[in-house]
Amino acid sequence: MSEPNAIIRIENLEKSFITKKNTVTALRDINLTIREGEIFGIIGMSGAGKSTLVRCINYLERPTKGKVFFNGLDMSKLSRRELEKTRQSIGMIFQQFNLLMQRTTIGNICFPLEIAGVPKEEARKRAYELLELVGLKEKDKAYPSELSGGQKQRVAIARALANNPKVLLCDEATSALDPKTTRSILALLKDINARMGITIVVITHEMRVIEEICTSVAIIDDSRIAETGRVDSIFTRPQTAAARKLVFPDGENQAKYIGSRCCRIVFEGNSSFEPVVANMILACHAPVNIMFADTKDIDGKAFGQIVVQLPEDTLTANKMIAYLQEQGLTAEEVQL
Ligand SMILES: Nc1ncnc2c1ncn2[C@@H]1O[C@H](COP(=O)(O)OP(=O)(O)OP(=O)(O)O)[C@@H](O)[C@H]1O
Repeated sequence: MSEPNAIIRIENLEKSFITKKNTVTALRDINLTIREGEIFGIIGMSGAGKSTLVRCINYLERPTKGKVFFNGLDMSKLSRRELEKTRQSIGMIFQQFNLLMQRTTIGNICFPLEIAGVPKEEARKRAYELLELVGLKEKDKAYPSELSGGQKQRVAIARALANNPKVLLCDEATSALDPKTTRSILALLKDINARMGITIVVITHEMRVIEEICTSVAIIDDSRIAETGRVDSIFTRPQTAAARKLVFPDGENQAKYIGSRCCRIVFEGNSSFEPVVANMILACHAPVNIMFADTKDIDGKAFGQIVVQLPEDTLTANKMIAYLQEQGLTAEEVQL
């Protein structure tokens, strides 16, 4: 099967800001490909450059160097009018929702349609369809001040979808929401992606958001892309310090086990944790200590890792590693 087309391609992008005091380089040598229909995550700590990257994707910021291609079009070559048209294909939602407080729910969703010149009745009809899609039909006449955070974000999603965008950019869209509301908004985004085929770009500082809905992820660290790939492989085999910090946020707690001969076992959705460890103990006739365990659900599959302290006896320890590898698991000796 051929790979889907690249809807967003970023080549050698750099963005610097000239301030009164100095020049701040917010992004350096960024190369990224986001494919049509995927849910792509961009994760990084505060100040890493995420928001600047999003603003470069829709050309609210012009890159200092490098290029952004949207659906094959070089954004730097577009006239102002063409750029405005292209931006209609890129919806956006924000942490603070950015709704118009003087307009009702329906008024907010109609707003981008009015700007695009859609006749009033047609705009209202489309707005009601979108309101139904986000599950808020009964709140059509409510003002933003009468809505909860989750409801406001649903209205913002409906508004962002009004002009049938190809891509939806979500900049920390769940950061102001509690965990339960976050899950429901992420489920809605996943549903929109599946039903409408819209490419979704999720910008966040939270790994759990990435795990919950993204297929691919780029880790941005100190203005650069540290690592990029499928979420499951980055989660199971992080290559860089930046990725490890996000995947093992409690890394420092493991330090006390330094010096033990330990083995890291990775679960990749094809085996479950308990029978594997129990069977290994039975097969090798020796107990192990579980030093660290972390299992997660990524895209409906169980993923996780455990770190066990192996027996002192070298032969038994080697036998255990061999046993795990025979089961098709990634099992490697680690220094904690
Ligand atoms: N307009 C600007 N002028 C000067 N510096 C800027 C400007 N916008 C961003 N920066 C700087 O660029 C760097 C990256 O900022 P950016 O907002 O993109 O990070 P972020 O990862 O989105 O952070 P956060 O999660 O805290 O919002 C920071 O050092 C920031 O101070």
